[in-house]
Amino acid sequence: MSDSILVLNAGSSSLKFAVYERDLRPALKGAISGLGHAPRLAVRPSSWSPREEALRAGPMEMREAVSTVFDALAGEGLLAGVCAVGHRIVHGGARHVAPVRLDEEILAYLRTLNAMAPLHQPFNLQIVDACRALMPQAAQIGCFDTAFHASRPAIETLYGLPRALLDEGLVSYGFHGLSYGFIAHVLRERFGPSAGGRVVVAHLGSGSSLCAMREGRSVSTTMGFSPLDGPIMSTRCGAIDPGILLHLMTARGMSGEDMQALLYKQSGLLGVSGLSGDMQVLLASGAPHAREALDLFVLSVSRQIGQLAASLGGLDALVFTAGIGENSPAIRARICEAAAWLGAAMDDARNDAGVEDIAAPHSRLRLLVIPTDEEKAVAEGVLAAL
Ligand SMILES: Nc1ncnc2c1ncn2[C@@H]1O[C@H](COP(=O)(O)OP(=O)(O)O)[C@@H](O)[C@H]1O
Ligand SMILES: CC(=O)OP(=O)(O)O
Ligand SMILES: [Mg+2]
Repeated sequence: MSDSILVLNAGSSSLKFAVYERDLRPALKGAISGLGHAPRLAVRPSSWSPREEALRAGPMEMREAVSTVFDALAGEGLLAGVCAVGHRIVHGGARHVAPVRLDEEILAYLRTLNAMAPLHQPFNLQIVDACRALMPQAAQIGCFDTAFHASRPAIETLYGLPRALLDEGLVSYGFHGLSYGFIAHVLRERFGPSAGGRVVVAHLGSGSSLCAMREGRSVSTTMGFSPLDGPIMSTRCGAIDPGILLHLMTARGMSGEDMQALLYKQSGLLGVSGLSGDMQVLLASGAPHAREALDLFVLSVSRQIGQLAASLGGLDALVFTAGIGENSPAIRARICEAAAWLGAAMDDARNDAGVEDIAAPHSRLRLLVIPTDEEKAVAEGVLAAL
């Protein structure tokens, strides 16, 4: 296959990849998931049977995941024909709100954002470097998680900080925008230009965020300056009182490096449960702290739904997506139950059946499960940039 597009999407717990023909027909999709504890490789080629294998029992570094994926693709003869590589890059900063061909100057700017998304940005850029070395003939295109949120009203991006800091870029950027852009596209296909009206999309994965959309455009979102804000996540704390940070710095003398590790890697579901940041592990465990972590996850997502509904002045639909949103009927049921005050009424049988529309006939809200496809969104960005 020649003239194909390779897409690489390094998330906080996974490396997802896809190869597309120039007309965006997928030739192969795959992922290494569970990087933090039990990595598994799943590959779904279009023309032969899908396969899945456990790679090992312990954690896997992103660097090793990348070479495992390159080996798998080379083994299928899929690397030679790649004319462009599309990269999910989580932070585009103030400069990048559209897909762009990555050159030295742009990469140098993107590296300045590493500390604002330490679980993602350095790895996203490491992968760009690896691809440039391995496929010097291919164009490298960056597609940004932050871009979709550039349409928000300016007031939604502000924090209550001194103007000088806001002017320096200490504002909300928002993330998971490639996923939200894909979901907005599906909503337009289903409901026309209204895209379902006032919609909250809950992207619940290893990183979790929610986005309020009006007519398919971002109005408000729960991640902000960094991908730490919002509901509790796999290993990230979500929204916390900033007084806690002051306490850790002043009373405990904690270093910046230790605080970064605490907030990004040791908190969230992992921190509260003391067991795991993986939703499937927690759902299977009956341990009291695991149950409390799940309760806090549901509560923190539910609170954010209320906050986003306020930004929209009401709500017409709630959409679930990403690893947890797409695959856990139990978590969806609990979140819908908590959103009853907004008019949500779920149909249990439909929720368990894995269909798109999971609302009961009398539900005032549309309740939908829509699988996201960040790789497709990146591939479209590649075509736009080429
Ligand atoms: N069947 C399932 N039930 C509950 N949670 C699931 C299921 N499948 C995957 N998940 C959870 O989804 C999360 C990973 O989501 P994903 O969107 O793939 O992450 P990321 O892109 O951030 O690496 C993990 O917490 C995993 O346990
Ligand atoms: C931005 C972010 O948290 O991404 P992911 O959920 O893929 O880790
Ligand atoms: Mg992800």
